[in-house]
Formats: sequence, structure tokens, C-alpha cells
Amino acid sequence: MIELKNIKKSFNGRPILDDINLTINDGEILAIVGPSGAGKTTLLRALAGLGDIDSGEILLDGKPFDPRSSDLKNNVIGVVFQDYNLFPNLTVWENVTLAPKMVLKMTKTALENEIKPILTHLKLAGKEGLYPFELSGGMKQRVAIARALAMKPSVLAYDEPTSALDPSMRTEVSNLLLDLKKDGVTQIVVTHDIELADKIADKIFRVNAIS
Ligand SMILES: Nc1ncnc2c1ncn2[C@@H]1O[C@H](COP(=O)(O)OP(=O)(O)OP(=O)(O)O)[C@@H](O)[C@H]1O
Repeated sequence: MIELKNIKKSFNGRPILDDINLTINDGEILAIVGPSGAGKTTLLRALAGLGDIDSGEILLDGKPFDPRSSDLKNNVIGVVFQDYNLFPNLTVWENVTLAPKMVLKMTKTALENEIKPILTHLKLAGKEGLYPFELSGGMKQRVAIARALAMKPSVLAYDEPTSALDPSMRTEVSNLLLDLKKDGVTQIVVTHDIELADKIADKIFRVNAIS
């Protein structure tokens, strides 16, 4: 369980997040919605340790947790970015196994045993040798999800998972997230897509623009 308590963040004296209080239970899908510029990505970045907060507290299973100080090994929150950030010069297999190999020091056998099932689950079996430029948008997204899952995060977070895809892929994305939920993966979805949020989320958190 992750709890956010009284989170505040300003940029150049302008408040963006003002007293955010939020609980994400294990196995839940939380959607974070709100108008453009309201601070959704700022909140996600703070949770993932990519940006700091001015005040407030983040608790992981009841204990204070600083995402910025957690090393990658703990990898509490894995983030799937809007543009996926795949390494263009690495194959699917290399993209997904790089961090487990370098950071978790997983052996070749462990990689085979642990990463192959993730790729199969994400319908990427047989695609291991392809490069990102050879993949469709939906496949790139699944590689990015596989890469995040390979680090065994407690929570998987997505920034606008439908925005870079053809609208017809929406159902595929929602089915994928619901599938991962069935496996017990806790997920946070930042989205403009209210229909997606309504369809998949256990809880919807609205970030309001502060005037
Ligand atoms: N590093 C930064 N320095 C200064 N201002 C910033 C910085 N990062 C974000 N902001 C500002 O904070 C506000 C919130 O940005 P954020 O990207 O979190 O909004 P958002 O709700 O995710 O928007 P969108 O839906 O358009 O992605 C915006 O006004 C943005 O310009």
C-alpha cells in the first residue's frame, strides 16, 4: 500500500500540487485524471523518485518512503513513459534484460527463467530479436511494460498509456492493464482519457488545476 499525505509542490512559487492525500491499495488500479497542466505528471514523477516534493509524506506499507533515495534495486515504482524510452540500438530482449542484468545481477539462466514468461505474457514471444523501429506502437508499449515488470516493481505506473496509440488500440490497452491486475500488479494510470479511467480504475483521483 502506498499513501500520500499532504503532498505539496510548487514551481517558481506557483503551487501545482496542493495538499494531495491519496491511498493506493495493493492490486488496485488507480487512475489520475485532470486537466492539462494540473500536475498529473508532476505527481507521477514525485512518486517514481524522478522529481522532488516540497512537503508531505509518502508511506510504503505504513513506513516513510523516499522514492528519491531508493536505489534501483528496490525499484518500488516502475514507470512506462508516454514515448516508451526504449533504447533504439538494442533488441527487445536486450531492452528488457539490460537492467535486470546490470542492476539485479541476474544470471543468464535466471533471465531465461524469469523474463521469457513476462515476454510470453505480453505477447512478445518470438519478437526478442527485433529492434524498436521494427515494432508497432502497441508492441513498443508492451516492451516498455515488460521492461518495467522485469525489475519486479511493487507498482507499475503509466503516463498517458493511450495517447501515443491509435484510438482503436484503446481496448487492447485496457485489456492489458486489466490482465495485469488479475496477476495482482498494482497500477497507476495518468490519463486524459476519462472513458479508459472509468473502464479500468478501482479508484479515480482528480488533480485540479490551481488558479
Ligand atoms: N520542471 C518544471 N519547472 C517549471 N514548471 C514545471 C516543471 N514541470 C512542470 N511544470 C509546470 O507544472 C504544471 C503541471 O505540469 P504537469 O506536466 O505535471 O501537468 P499535467 O497535468 O501532467 O499536464 P498534461 O496533461 O498536459 O501532461 C505545468 O504548468 C507545467 O508547466
